[in-house]
Amino acid sequence: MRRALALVWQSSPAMTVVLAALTLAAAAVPPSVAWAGKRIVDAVVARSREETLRWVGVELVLVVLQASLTRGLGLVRSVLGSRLGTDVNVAILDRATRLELRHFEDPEFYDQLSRARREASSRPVSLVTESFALVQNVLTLAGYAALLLRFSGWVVAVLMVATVPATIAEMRYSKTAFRLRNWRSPESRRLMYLEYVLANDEHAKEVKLFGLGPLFLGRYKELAEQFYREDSRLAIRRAVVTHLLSLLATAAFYGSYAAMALMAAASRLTLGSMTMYVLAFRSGQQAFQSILSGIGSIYEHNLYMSNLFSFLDAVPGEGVIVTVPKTDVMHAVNGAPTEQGIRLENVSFKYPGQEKWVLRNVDLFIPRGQSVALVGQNGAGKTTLVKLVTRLYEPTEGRVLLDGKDVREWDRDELLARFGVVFQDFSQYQLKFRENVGVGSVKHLEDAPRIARAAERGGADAVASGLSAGLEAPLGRWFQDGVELSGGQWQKIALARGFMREQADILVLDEPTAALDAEAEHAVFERFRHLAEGRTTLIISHRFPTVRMADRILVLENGRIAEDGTHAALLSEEKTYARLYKMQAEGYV
Ligand SMILES: Nc1ncnc2c1ncn2[C@@H]1O[C@H](COP(=O)(O)OP(=O)(O)OP(=O)(O)O)[C@@H](O)[C@H]1O
Repeated sequence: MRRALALVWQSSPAMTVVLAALTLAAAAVPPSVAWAGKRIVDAVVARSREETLRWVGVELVLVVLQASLTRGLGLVRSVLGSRLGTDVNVAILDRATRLELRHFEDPEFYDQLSRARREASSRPVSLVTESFALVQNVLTLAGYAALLLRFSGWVVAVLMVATVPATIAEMRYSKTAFRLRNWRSPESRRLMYLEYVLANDEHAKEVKLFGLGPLFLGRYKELAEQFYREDSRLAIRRAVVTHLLSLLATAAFYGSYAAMALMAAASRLTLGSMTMYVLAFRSGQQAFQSILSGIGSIYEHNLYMSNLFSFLDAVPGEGVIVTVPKTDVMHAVNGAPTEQGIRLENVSFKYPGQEKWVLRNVDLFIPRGQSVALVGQNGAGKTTLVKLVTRLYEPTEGRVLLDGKDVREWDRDELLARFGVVFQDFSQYQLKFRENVGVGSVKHLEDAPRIARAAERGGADAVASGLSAGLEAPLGRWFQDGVELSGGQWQKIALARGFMREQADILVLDEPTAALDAEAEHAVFERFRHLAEGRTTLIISHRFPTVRMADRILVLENGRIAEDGTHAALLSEEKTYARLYKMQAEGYV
């Protein structure tokens, strides 16, 4: 609760103060209206024209004031609400950008992220406005109680006690609803996924051609129906129980009403006082009910906020998580790094939560400037090796060094500046052509000559000149006037993106040419060869004309490096490489 208030305060101290001031003012008005009402009735009974008019005037002023305060409160709440909603969303997305890749692949963590995001914009705001409303109701109730105490302390006690059972029930149901939603967050994610597949351009082609609509829609309906059943069952139980319990409060009201009316009938109470007490009791009871249900919702909001806070706490605030043992750090500080290149030292790796070793005891040194091709069957671990070298993942055992220093000790930005990487599953951003290339080096997003150079190197310049808006063309179909490109054209853009990092001395291409036609592939490699001079290159490819150009070829098999040598050397060894090469060569003939 304190953290939620701190969030609000940080969002806008000024609006928080205004909200508090308006709340206090608004709390004092209703009991004053009740008091004015009493004075009117008493004046009418006393047949005093002047008094009556005066008190009607007072009540009018109070009512106008109340309306203005209520309007002002609503305004501040909604403006503060949007401010806070934005701030919290930004905080969550900011953390998301600092997450490690493994977080996105960990379902439990992903659930936490989805839960935090789902409630992010509404809960903190509701929490705070309800807290203020709570304070307002407490003050209003205190005003009514002060009026009622003049009648009887017992009435005040009855007013409060009769509302308690319904509220306790309400709170218990809030907790059940919260638990229900938390428990089923994996299923909620599945539901969101099905929605995404059915309503997204990315999958539209396959969904249509394979006729997947009814299948996925059926699964969606099944899950949604299950949610509906659970929700409605809970809603009905909640409504029935709280309604029955709230009848207690109604009974208490009419009991007190009868007592007051009887006293007025016996002339022990003026008509004005009776009106005031009845109004005070009824409104006080409403205020009390609001207080209790307010506590219920604040409690519920807090439960949801705990999701948000546990997500915010789980993600490192700044920089990266360094998990290097102390001794290694010492070694790095004392021993000056001498070697230049990438070294894998007895590296073994399995993905978090998985049993299977993807890489096992890999020892490898790639000296600076060498061009290396990685070959292996699908799933052999080639991309995984790249992920380890670029520190997207850390080895389960062993270590990866760049220029003699453990990659975990490198400053992340410095490390990443050394690499130009193009993955096979590169991203297609719904941005302008120019930006799609420029994001390869964000610093140079506005550097037109550099973008033009990169586009030319990746072969994307010809794609751009084929579009009427050229480099300014918006790509993708999400937004207006967007142009959709072919797979190969997108791949050229991805390559160009990799070439944006002109200062990078290690180029990694993970099947960068799979979607290119033969001529384009040849052109890319000619340029690549020229560019790669003096740089370390790591190419993953299933195409042997590409592979054979490398200085050194590594064959990955069963998580180990099975063969290591030049094209000629591996051919003469007559093992896997030679076999695969011949197979492809025959295919080409
Ligand atoms: N994020 C992941 N979580 C769990 N397992 C994964 C993950 N990514 C890959 N794997 C597994 O690790 C193994 C190696 O995958 P990797 O992508 O490194 O293979 P690859 O050699 O690049 O294959 P391809 O030639 O098909 O691209 C595979 O068996 C795959 O199932």
